Amino acid sequence: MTTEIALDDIVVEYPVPGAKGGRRELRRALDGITLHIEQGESFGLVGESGCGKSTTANVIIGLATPSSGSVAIDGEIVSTPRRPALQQHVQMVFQDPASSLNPRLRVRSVLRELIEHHHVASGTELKGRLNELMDMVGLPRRVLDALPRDLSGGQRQRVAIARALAVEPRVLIADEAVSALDVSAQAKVINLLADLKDDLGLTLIFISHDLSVVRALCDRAAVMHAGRVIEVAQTEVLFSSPQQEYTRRLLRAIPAFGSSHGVPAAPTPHGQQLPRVSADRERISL
Ligand SMILES: Nc1ncnc2c1ncn2[C@@H]1O[C@H](COP(=O)(O)OP(=O)(O)OP(=O)(O)O)[C@@H](O)[C@H]1O
Repeated sequence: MTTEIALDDIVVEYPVPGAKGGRRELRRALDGITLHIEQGESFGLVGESGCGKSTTANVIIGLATPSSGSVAIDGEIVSTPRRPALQQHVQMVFQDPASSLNPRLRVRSVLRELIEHHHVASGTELKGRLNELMDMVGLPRRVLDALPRDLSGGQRQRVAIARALAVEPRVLIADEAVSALDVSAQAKVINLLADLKDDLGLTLIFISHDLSVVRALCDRAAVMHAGRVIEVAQTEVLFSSPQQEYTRRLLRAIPAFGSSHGVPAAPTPHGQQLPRVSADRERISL
């Protein structure tokens, strides 16, 4: 296996707002994390709010600059700001498509601007690429002429995924990308991400506070706590025999887990089950 993303001993610090006496005080959002993510795997990042999941994603795409440690993408040590080819290499889908899409731009314009900016396609090729993107994310081609407000939450998130794919990335980071959706749209978008990962050979980094969703989608997962990675394992192993007390506590917080860990499928917050999306293309249906 080839390592796609290597984070080594990464520290990210932010100033503490309103520190006493006007002194510049720093708080560590990431406190020396090391993570190696392999090409083509789906990797989950889980942990409670504020543990550093989004900061980790921001380090990978170059939106946060570590004060120490190294970041390598596809074997190349990188710095911020990223050069365009590396920006293209790693793309991100955010939690709230309503705020990440410009309300005044039709889907066609959003995608066209990006494709042209990154010189992915032009002229007649461009039209074909736009249609292909709609097909890839399971949207009718007429959605190209829609404004974000014309679309449902699930459709908007598919547009956000199309936007990320428009520049032909190798790595897709989904940061709480299904958290804002209702449970049926969640399942559909999770299935879509699993299909796209397989069909395009993407590396998928899936960030969620919802362990059941990570279990459904990811081959391996890391548990984060207070800016540190405390456990990394195959997802099934993490669920069946967690090594750290903190991981056990997180698992116990999922109602169906109770005090045992060998549970076949964990419930969503809505009480429904998310079975695992496996390599043999088992489907989530709700
Ligand atoms: N731009 C920033 N400026 C100052 N502090 C920040 C900034 N971004 C994150 N933090 C702090 O860093 C810590 C980690 O935040 P981060 O958003 O990475 O956590 P998270 O696990 O993604 O949380 P959530 O699930 O709520 O999004 C938190 O204490 C947060 O307040």
